[in-house]
Amino acid sequence: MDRVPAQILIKCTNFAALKHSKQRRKDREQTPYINHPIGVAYILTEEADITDLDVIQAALLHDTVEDTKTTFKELEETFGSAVTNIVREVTDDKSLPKAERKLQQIEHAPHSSPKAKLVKLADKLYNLRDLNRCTPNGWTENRVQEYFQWSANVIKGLRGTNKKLECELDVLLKQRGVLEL
Ligand SMILES: Nc1nc2c(ncn2[C@@H]2O[C@H](COP(=O)(O)OP(=O)(O)O)[C@@H](OP(=O)(O)OP(=O)(O)O)[C@H]2O)c(=O)[nH]1
Ligand SMILES: [Mn+2]
Repeated sequence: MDRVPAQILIKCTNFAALKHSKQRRKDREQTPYINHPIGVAYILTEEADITDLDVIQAALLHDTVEDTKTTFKELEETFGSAVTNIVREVTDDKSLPKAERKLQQIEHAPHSSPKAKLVKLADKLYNLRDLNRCTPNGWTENRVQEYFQWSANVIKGLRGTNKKLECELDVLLKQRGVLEL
């Protein structure tokens, strides 16, 4: 039987909520982690006017493999290959050292599909806004500034995808005096 968008999206939201249920954000209030994937999807629908269901599903699921025990096989079986391939594109290889992972994001960004670029742009926008809202536990001001600088270098490779998201990111980068290298 054909499923309507409301069913498809609630299935993703519920899956992500269960997978992230024990995780919290790194802020002082220990915000539930699920606020982040839902917020990334919300940026796409409310700010970027995205209606593509694969993109919205991928946004809801985008940190499940990277940050929980979820496997790509599980995503494939539950949500199909179109959604899974977007999540695959935005998932860091956690077996690599952190510096290498961060460098790979900069290198991979320009070669990503337009759908993956949308999720990546919204992810960065959410995280940069979150850094302005509250400094994560244990982060120095210098680490925050470095995250902005690194993000700018990733965003450079994502441009030409969505005007609204890129303008919102530009405002934040400008406030921090960050330039794209
Ligand atoms: N700003 C902010 N970020 C938080 C918070 N709690 C958790 N995060 C997550 O931390 C990641 C950024 O922290 P890092 O130390 O640079 O990366 P790491 O978790 O991969 O080691 C982001 O992961 P990500 O979404 O996978 O994105 P990214 O790794 O591509 O940046 C972000 O979602 C918080 O309170 N504020
Ligand atoms: Mn994320």
